[in-house]
Amino acid sequence: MSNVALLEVNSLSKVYPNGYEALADVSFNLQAGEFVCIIGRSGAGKSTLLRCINGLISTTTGIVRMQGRDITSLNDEQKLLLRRQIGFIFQEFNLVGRLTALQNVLTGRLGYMNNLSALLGYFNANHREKALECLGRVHMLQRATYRADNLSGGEKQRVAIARSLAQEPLLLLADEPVASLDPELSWSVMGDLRNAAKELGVSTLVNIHDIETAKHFADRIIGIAQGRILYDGLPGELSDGLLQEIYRSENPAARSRYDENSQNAELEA
Ligand SMILES: Nc1ncnc2c1ncn2[C@@H]1O[C@H](COP(=O)(O)OP(=O)(O)OP(=O)(O)O)[C@@H](O)[C@H]1O
Repeated sequence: MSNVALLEVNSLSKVYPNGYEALADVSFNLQAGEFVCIIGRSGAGKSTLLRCINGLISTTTGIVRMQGRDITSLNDEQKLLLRRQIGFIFQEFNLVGRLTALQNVLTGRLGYMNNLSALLGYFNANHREKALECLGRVHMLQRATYRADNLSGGEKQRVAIARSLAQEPLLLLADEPVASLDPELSWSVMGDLRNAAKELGVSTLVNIHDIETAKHFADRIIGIAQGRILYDGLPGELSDGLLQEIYRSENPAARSRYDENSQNAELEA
């Protein structure tokens, strides 16, 4: 078992019902504990990929395996279990505004509860302890009793990260988790996400627009253009030429928080 990748995506393709091919022959592995960023221009297929992996949408062809098990053809009960094993972090946080930060994080424990407890919203001491521990990992303990709709954007995303961690997932998928935040905040939230994932050994895939952020935090970068992987390797080996291909017809410098006019000007397509 030790040599089996945590996630294996093999020749995955996705054709939407209108005939549009959003992913074509996508293959890559994710090892246990890896933190990988997926970059690509808008419409490249990044969200489609994450949604295929967690079963939110069906795949057209190809295989996705988690710990060696094909997860593209599960029955409903198996799908529910899979959802518990995969945490999903959205750009717009998806918190319940009228609940406190702690109550939002506790919803990450629902997959571990029987139907009656879940229905009654009865979270035992173990669940509460786990939720508080997760809030602590993202430095949000002092906001545990605040209503979610009173939190700032960065705080909301930290709570959403804590909620995903409370699931005790094997895999975390984050779709543009810092796109709504200003640059300073986005680095500190990405730092918290990476630290928590590394401390807990949770493999993580992050869709992200900003190249500098991706390079700074990723163990590995996957570059996607028009539904195909153009790069899968170390951040330091991602050349300007490849970036230009990945962001073809879009200036990659515009995706960076630095060098907007100068250093990367030659990359303009
Ligand atoms: N339900 C759908 N039906 C048809 N086409 C779709 C559907 N959902 C997405 N697409 C198309 O598939 C392509 C990939 O979309 P996707 O959202 O995966 O891209 P993305 O890289 O995540 O972009 P962004 O960063 O803007 O979210 C786009 O051209 C999009 O218009």
